[in-house]
Amino acid sequence: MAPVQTAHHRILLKLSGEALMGDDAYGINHATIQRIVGEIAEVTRLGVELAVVIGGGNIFRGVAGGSVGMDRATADYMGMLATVMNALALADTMNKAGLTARVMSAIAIEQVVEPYVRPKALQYLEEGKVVVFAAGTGNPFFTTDTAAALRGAEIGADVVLKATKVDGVYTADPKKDPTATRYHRISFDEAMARNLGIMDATAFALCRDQKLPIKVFSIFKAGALRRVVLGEDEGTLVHV
Ligand SMILES: Nc1ncnc2c1ncn2[C@@H]1O[C@H](COP(=O)(O)OP(=O)(O)OP(=O)(O)O)[C@@H](O)[C@H]1O
Ligand SMILES: O=c1ccn([C@@H]2O[C@H](COP(=O)(O)O)[C@@H](O)[C@H]2O)c(=O)[nH]1
Repeated sequence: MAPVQTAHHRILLKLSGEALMGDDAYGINHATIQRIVGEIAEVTRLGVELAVVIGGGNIFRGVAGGSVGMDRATADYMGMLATVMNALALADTMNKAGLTARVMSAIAIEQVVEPYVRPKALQYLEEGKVVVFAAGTGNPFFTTDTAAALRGAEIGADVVLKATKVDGVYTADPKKDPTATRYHRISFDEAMARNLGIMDATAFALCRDQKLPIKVFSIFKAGALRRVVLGEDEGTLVHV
């Protein structure tokens, strides 16, 4: 059988932390993470090289700590550690599903995960392993969306795929404004000028400057990740 033609060769997948909760109020839902890993396994079988940045919103966000009087940087470090827990759970589920996953952390916790070293990450990708980047950028006051843009640029990904709870970029937050409409495609400049809250401006600016397109799509829609990888009409493209 002829190999399937994919639209991308090397992908940086930004996976929503909150999506891991499934219908639970907090943490990691077992069935949900298994389903997401099943979708990831399907696209790796297409031959694409895949790295993942996982969020931490299902466990802790720095802004939440800051809003109740915590030192913001301390709260952000807690948020980054939350992403390490998600990364470990994700890699464990991947390994059990027959993939070979490696977690690399931007914060040194060597008894738990190996540190992020760019050449090593590139080697893993070339070997067909899935690399899960944990602890965001390693710096407070950033987000895992910015980490996705940063790692995507570093590994030479040809696209950042933001797998989130909504099926694209809307004129306003669709969870708050039922009249919001979805863009099929939108430029970085317009998304930033309109202050669209789907991603932070730092992530948008980094991707724009590196000419790294972003595709936003729903991780809850079965088969959407595969459709995006195959270049089919799905979600919203954010382009230069
Ligand atoms: N213009 C917009 N278009 C689409 N979604 C928007 C927009 N503005 C705000 N949002 C909201 O942004 C959310 C996604 O952003 P966010 O990065 O906070 O969550 P996430 O992808 O689940 O990441 P994590 O949980 O890992 O922090 C969507 O669930 C949506 O409600
Ligand atoms: O580079 C980074 C990435 C993340 N954080 C903190 O972690 C949490 C969880 O990440 P999300 O992107 O919200 O899923 C975030 O709220 C920050 O507190 C960080 O400080 N630096």
